[in-house]
Amino acid sequence: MIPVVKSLSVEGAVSSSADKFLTRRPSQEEAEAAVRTLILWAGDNPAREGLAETPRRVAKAYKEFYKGYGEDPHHILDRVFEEVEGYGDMVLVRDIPFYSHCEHHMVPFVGKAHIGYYPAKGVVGLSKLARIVDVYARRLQTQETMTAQIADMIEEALEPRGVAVLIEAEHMCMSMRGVQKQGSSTMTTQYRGLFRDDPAEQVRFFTMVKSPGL
Ligand SMILES: Nc1nc2c(ncn2[C@@H]2O[C@H](COP(=O)(O)OP(=O)(O)OP(=O)(O)O)[C@@H](O)[C@H]2O)c(=O)[nH]1
Ligand SMILES: [Zn+2]
Repeated sequence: MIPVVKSLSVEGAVSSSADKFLTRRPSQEEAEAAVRTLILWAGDNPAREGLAETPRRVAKAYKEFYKGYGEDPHHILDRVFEEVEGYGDMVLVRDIPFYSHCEHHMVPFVGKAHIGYYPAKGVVGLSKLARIVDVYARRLQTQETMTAQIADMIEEALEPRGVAVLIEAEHMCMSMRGVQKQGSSTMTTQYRGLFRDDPAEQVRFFTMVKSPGL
């Protein structure tokens, strides 16, 4: 089980897990001042007309980029539908788009997540799987961590017979800077339960993910 990410809520309350590194959430003014410092660092004048409002906009954008710290994935998955006429085959939601930021450079990585599970005690609303992806995507982490966190959360909340998560993404830190390899993609997988135990189930999952769409 991946440890819970240290977090602070978007609303301003500092969560208990954040206590170790933060006693007070920075104010809006402090966040804007930090953006002004970075503009100076980049080599521009934060006082010029075009940049004057930028620190406010950046702080606002950060609330959106990192709103996952203020969301509880347990709450999203707390509603299970049990009346499914005994449906027990794989449920697969594929091609869930996401935008995230790598924890190393705070630069976007963008891609798609695919989630499959074999229900045991019931199913969840399909949109909730996409919401789970967003909770973790809108935090700072690696793609591997995000993949494992999604699988862990679904396993914990639904206790399914198996969970499979596949994420494919392009990392801007590899394309727009650094090694500058545009178009390379990274695939990460996590298999739990019968997906982990039976390679044929992994093949079935992958075949369904990559089969022609609608
Ligand atoms: N495993 C993993 N690595 C990542 C992820 N996102 C970014 N990275 C890598 O994190 C590494 C950080 O390496 P460092 O050598 O500390 O940083 P750097 O000097 O900026 O590295 P370069 O990107 O090679 O210029 C780089 O190799 C990135 O490609 C991710 O989600 N998972
Ligand atoms: Zn990066």
